[in-house]
Amino acid sequence: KISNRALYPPGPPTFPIIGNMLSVYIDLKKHKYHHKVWQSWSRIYGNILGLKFGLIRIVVVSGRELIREVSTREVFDSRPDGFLYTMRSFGKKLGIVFSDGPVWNTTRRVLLKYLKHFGYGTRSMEVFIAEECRDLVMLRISDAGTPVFVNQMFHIPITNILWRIVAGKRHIIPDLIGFTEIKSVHNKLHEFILETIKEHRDSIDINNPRDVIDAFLIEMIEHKATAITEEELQIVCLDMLEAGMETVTNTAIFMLLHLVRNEKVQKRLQTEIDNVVGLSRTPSLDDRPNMVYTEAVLLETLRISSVAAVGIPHMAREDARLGDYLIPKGTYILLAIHDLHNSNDWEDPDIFRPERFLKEGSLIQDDKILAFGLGRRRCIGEGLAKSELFMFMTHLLQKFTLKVPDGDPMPSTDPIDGITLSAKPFRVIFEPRFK
Ligand code: HEM
Repeated sequence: KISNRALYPPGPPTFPIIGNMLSVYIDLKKHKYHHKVWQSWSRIYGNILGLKFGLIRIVVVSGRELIREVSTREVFDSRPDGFLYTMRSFGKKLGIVFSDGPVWNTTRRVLLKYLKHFGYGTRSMEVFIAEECRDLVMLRISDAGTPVFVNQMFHIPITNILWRIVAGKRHIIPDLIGFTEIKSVHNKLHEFILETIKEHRDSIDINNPRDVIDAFLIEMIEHKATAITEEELQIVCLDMLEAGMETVTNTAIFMLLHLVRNEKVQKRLQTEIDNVVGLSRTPSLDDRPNMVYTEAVLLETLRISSVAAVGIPHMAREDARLGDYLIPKGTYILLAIHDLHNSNDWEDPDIFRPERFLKEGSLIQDDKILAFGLGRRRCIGEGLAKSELFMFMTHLLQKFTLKVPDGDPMPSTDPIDGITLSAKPFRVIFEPRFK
């Protein structure tokens, strides 16, 4: 039972109806990014920051212990049910990312089971990624030595990999990539997914699931009672594409950005590739344990450019107590992940320094990095994301040195604000290392 005396957490003064909207508007001009506004307010009002926007309550929690607590308590594992979150799923809570309760339990279980047995760590996953790496390298060979805008370069490979895992095929309609927030595109994507599910139904072998769609169809056939519907499966497919696309693309672009800005880091990464892999073959996932510097570059990128700056909103499913405060049922909860990774608890937080994750030549598996969240809602794509990032970077850096074109400014580490943070457009020259 929650004591009647516990109060909603403190935050900036609110106005009737609009709540904190005006303050956000004003402070965004100063801080430029939403997550920085929350950060500045948390410094004033505390690690449990209470905000109101019309009827919606939003609490922002900061610091490792509180983020851990919210992520692991069942009462906080729901997702918001506002219109913005459900309009992409027929006005209902479906799929995995924005569903909760029994629906979410089932979709998450089926997905994790499939990915564990048939996805991560299997050869086929590595083969998918390696094929995309080969094409990426070929493309860069074709324009080697000339400046290219890189911000879109991972969209197609990443979508291809995801669609292979979900639907067994490589090519999704290219026009649809990267524009899923537009309604007409969304409708087309829905139709396309529905069509793909139909094809799977017609050719399924229940003893040999080929992909995520098969895994769900088999679950539907074997456990009629679990109430997975076709609509549900449609949204699971959409979720996989949307959750696995921008996050990895944006992180990969930031990684290029940090490498091009930090010549010494790039050199050290190339030296590691040369020593461990050499030139006679391409890098593989088996090399990962021997390439601690590459892993450290990856961790440092996830730290300094945390693209999911406040995670995906959680929601309190009942009134609950957090610290000294009352979190009313239905409150949205944001996790200050970017802030955690860039606070003054880190030495020189603004400096890109992979060495901070190394000690006497070994990797410090720093559990201070919570880029994928933790607990009940933890990202299911972490293994895939890290494999992709490792493979993209090692394949490219084995063959090329990245340079800023003469006359172009050094690319800025300041992100573009959005659902996920992304890098501003910049150009790179891929200079072949060996003629
Ligand atoms: C660098 C890449 C990625 C980052 C930084 C990232 C980060 C996150 C974060 C912070 C969450 C929310 C955790 C929470 O609610 O507490 C999440 C959830 C999720 N991610 Fe990722 N993610 C990445 C890549 C991927 C990929 C490649 C996939 C697809 C295979 C994926 C699929 C999902 C799904 C389905 C969820 C929802 C899980 C649930 O609500 O139960 N993510 N991710």
